[in-house]
Amino acid sequence: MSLHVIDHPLVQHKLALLREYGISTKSFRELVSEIGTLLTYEATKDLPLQANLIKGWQGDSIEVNKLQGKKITVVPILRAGLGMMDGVMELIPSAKVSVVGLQRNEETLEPVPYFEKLVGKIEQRLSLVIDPMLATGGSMIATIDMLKSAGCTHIKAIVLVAAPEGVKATLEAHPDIEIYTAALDSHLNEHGYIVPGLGDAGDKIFGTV
Ligand SMILES: O=P(O)(O)OC[C@H]1O[C@H](OP(=O)(O)OP(=O)(O)O)[C@H](O)[C@@H]1O
Ligand SMILES: O=c1cc[nH]c(=O)[nH]1
Ligand SMILES: [Mg+2]
Repeated sequence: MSLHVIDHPLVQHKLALLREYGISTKSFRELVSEIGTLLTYEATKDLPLQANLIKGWQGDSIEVNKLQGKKITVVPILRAGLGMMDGVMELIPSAKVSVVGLQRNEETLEPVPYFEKLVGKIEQRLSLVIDPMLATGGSMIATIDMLKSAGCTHIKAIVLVAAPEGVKATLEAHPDIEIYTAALDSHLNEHGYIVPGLGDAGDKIFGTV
């Protein structure tokens, strides 16, 4: 459906810190999680509410708005998506988790699937796919393919940094989804890395550089 670039000052400030040369594993992890929380706040803005009557502090019946109970599954793409998970779950702690494992072949840039464990009755849930990087879009498209094959019809992607090439490919393959990102960067380099980007997000989160 569309791309949402979240230009909230806190998001932009934290992203600026994340891009620093030589950032420590600890700081990188913390910032990825924090930005994950802020992007989740934006991505859940349109969750349906319903009016409820409750007993308020004076003992009177008052009308309040509560979430309608739309069920959510968070879908981290291994490995790097795990880095966002704590931050995302902070806002939606009762969400179920569906894990997808994909490793991009660094030569062909094709995603190679190695794990899939989705929650049951996924057709009743909103899927929030989380991954720090949307580069060629191959990993995101493959994940959405898996979710749709399992019956899911309502899918949003939350990424920290997106390349125009990946956004275009993802929205062409799946025009019904929404993408939330802290930044739409310039382009992909000859190795398929986002410029200016963050480098290899998985390696930075796990300290495997
Ligand atoms: O849009 P694409 O071109 O598919 O690239 C993006 C993917 O690449 C990275 O994962 P990677 O394959 O490096 O795995 P990792 O998380 O285990 O490091 C990143 O976390 C995305 O999943
Ligand atoms: O820039 C990129 C592209 C893919 N994966 C990453 O971790 N970084
Ligand atoms: Mg990686």
